[in-house]
Amino acid sequence: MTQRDRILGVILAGGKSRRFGGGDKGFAELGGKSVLDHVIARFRPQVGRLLLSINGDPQRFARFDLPTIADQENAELGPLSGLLAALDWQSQHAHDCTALATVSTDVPFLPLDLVQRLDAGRNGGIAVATSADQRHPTIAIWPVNSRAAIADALQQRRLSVNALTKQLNAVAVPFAMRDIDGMALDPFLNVNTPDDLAAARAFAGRA
Ligand SMILES: Nc1nc2c(ncn2[C@@H]2O[C@H](COP(=O)(O)OP(=O)(O)OP(=O)(O)O)[C@@H](O)[C@H]2O)c(=O)[nH]1
Repeated sequence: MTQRDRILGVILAGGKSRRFGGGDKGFAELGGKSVLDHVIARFRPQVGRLLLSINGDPQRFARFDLPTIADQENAELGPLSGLLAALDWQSQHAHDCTALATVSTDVPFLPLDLVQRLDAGRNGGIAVATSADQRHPTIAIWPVNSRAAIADALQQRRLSVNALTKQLNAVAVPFAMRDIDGMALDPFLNVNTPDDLAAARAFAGRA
């Protein structure tokens, strides 16, 4: 079993896309496919198994042909809720996995060495990706023994992923901007708004 096989990948896709203003940002069209298709294509080769973490009707995600895991409490508790459901799935179905790598649904240019670098940097604990001095707490790797801390945080309604990663002394792993035909691309450009989608389209097919 390789180190890659020991990592369960989780795409957090159960958000409400409020800033996107209707519809699901993961389904937005970018260069002929959806933003989520791009995320899957770049993330899938980096992990042993891949899950979609959702909070709603699984049929909407059927075309991606990936196992879907619903949040346990359907109470819009945010990404930690998806992470906890994925850890519980791991404990029942993927004992060989020692860590979960998470990405958000909206990062179509995520680095192809993301998981390998987060895993190498984490010193047995949690590692969080950063770019341009910004933390991206939903883009991270979590050892499976983080479950108790995540469950506690949720139970106490401490829902900030960023705060939890800081409390648990996560290592920040920096990723460089990329030069694409003279334009600087943040590898974690995330499609939160229609303007972000327009910015992403300038790189589609080139990054
Ligand atoms: N499983 C799960 N994922 C979530 C939940 N809330 C957010 N996410 C995902 O976590 C990632 C980061 O979420 P945000 O971009 O901050 O939130 P969002 O709800 O998607 O978007 P906004 O409504 O515009 O804030 C995204 O990929 C979301 O799909 C949730 O309650 N459950």
